[in-house]
Amino acid sequence: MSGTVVLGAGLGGLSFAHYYLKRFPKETVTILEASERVGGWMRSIKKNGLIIEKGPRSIRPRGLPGANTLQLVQDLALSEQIVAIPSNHPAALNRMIYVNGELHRLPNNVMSLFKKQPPFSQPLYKYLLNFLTSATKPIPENDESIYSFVNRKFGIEVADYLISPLICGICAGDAKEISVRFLMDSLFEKDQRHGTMLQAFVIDGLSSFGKKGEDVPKSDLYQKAAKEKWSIFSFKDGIEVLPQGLERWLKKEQRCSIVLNKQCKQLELSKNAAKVTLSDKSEIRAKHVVSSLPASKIGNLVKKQYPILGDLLNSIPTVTVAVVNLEYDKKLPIKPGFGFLVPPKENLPILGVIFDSCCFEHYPNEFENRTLLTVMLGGRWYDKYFDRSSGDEEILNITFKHLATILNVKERPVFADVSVLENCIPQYIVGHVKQVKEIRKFVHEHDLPLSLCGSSYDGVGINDVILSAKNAVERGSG
Ligand SMILES: Cc1cc2nc3c(=O)[nH]c(=O)nc-3n(C[C@H](O)[C@H](O)[C@H](O)COP(=O)(O)OP(=O)(O)OC[C@H]3O[C@@H](n4cnc5c(N)ncnc54)[C@H](O)[C@@H]3O)c2cc1C
Ligand SMILES: C=Cc1c2[nH]c(c1C)Cc1[nH]c(c(CCC(=O)O)c1C)Cc1[nH]c(c(C)c1CCC(=O)O)Cc1[nH]c(c(C)c1C=C)C2
Repeated sequence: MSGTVVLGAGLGGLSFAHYYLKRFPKETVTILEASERVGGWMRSIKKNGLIIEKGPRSIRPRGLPGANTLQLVQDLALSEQIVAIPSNHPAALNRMIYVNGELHRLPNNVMSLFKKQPPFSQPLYKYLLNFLTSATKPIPENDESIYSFVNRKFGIEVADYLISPLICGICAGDAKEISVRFLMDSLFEKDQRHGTMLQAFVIDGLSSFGKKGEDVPKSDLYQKAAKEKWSIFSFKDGIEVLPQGLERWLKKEQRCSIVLNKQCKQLELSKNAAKVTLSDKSEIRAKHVVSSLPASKIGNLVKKQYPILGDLLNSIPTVTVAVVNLEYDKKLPIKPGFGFLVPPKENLPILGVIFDSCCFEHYPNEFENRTLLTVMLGGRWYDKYFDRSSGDEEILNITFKHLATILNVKERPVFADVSVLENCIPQYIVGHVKQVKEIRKFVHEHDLPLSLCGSSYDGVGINDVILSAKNAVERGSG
């Protein structure tokens, strides 16, 4: 019988194995990965010295999850590989939205709260006043959409032009469906507990709005990030350096085997043991199984044996994003910044565009006169704008058409690459927190030898996924 079997060698599965082997020095782990490589959605392609990111590209160093990632990066001896964007860099300061045919910079400092900045019809401090003084309304089921909360507390313009594009830029989702608890858990709690936010400030105190008392691991790298005021960071050879660093660590450890091209096709769970059946019909018996797969995939694997658990897991939806990487052989006349987002109200297939060559200026000198862009399309609206059969050509033509309108970029790139990332980002829709609680309760009550980690449950970002793996090791099961 094998020890612990981890399904999936994306960031979640690799991180779980890392923390597990550190915590239990005598245990062994087998990681089963369906594809031919580790890293899941984290994929960086080197092309003539340029780094093309097919999925994620930046990590936030802040808060407990950020500090935990920095500790991991340091433990994996990857600190020297970091490229960081400081908070005064244009890529940290300039995030834009495309509204009514124009790009608008989002407010980025206190002073900008007092100026009227289009597309907003009044200075932002007026929305803040509304937030502080508007009376609360009891919300059934203790959850509502983030759009409805922000509309209620700040007003419709903040919901349409700030929150809706932000939700696109984090989970490619519709703010009208995503739970308020995804990003504004503590604000929502306060809103429900007090008559107004102003009362909450007075009664709870200002400090309770921050993350007070967090036990943050203060690694040397964390201190450096704080001193140098990093806004976000990546690695010289791209974000994939992180899963590759974990793979290297695990291989050195010798108590872990990573088996590629092995898809888990069937899973049988009993009280103290599990049977994993693979694509080649071979079987592995394990004392514990850890799933880092998207919830619906593990849902389908357990459905036959535990239909209730299968249904609960299957109710966490995902969306598909088309990622288009473009390289131009000149410096395009675009405003320096991280990029722009398109609010869903604009009814465009584009979710947002990242100005890569502005963000990470670590490319070799000969590429100084080049521009790299990443365009993300579809998300929650993928089926509205594309067919499942839409080919690269169609996606590229749509991309070119909109880049010409929005950025006035009419020339064709010297390199273009399209990837459709099927079901790549989970959607924390209204009721998500309750759903995850029910899932964990079911696993505990049935004493199943199963742990869940990855982006489907406690946060979709890189930091969240690493922390979810660490917490899963601590929890034991569920
Ligand atoms: C386009 C995009 C942009 C993003 N940008 C950012 C960003 O800038 N910053 C940030 O913090 N986060 C970002 N993210 C989020 C981040 O990439 C993810 O949260 C993280 O990579 C998810 O890791 P995971 O291990 O949970 O899942 P995955 O990466 O999906 O890993 C799951 C693994 O399981 C394997 N698998 C599936 N089925 C089976 C099976 N039956 N048997 C065995 N193996 C199986 C898969 O092949 C895969 O390797 C982005 C995500 C996307 C899609
Ligand atoms: C347009 C689509 C997307 C862009 N990035 C993502 C999508 C779906 C995915 C994504 N981006 C971030 C995260 C991690 C969140 C976290 O918890 O750390 C994920 C999963 C980071 C991020 N990107 C933007 C914001 C505001 C954030 C949150 C954290 C931060 O402040 O850095 C903005 C943004 N994302 C995209 C664009 C074009 C854009 C803004 C111009 C692309």
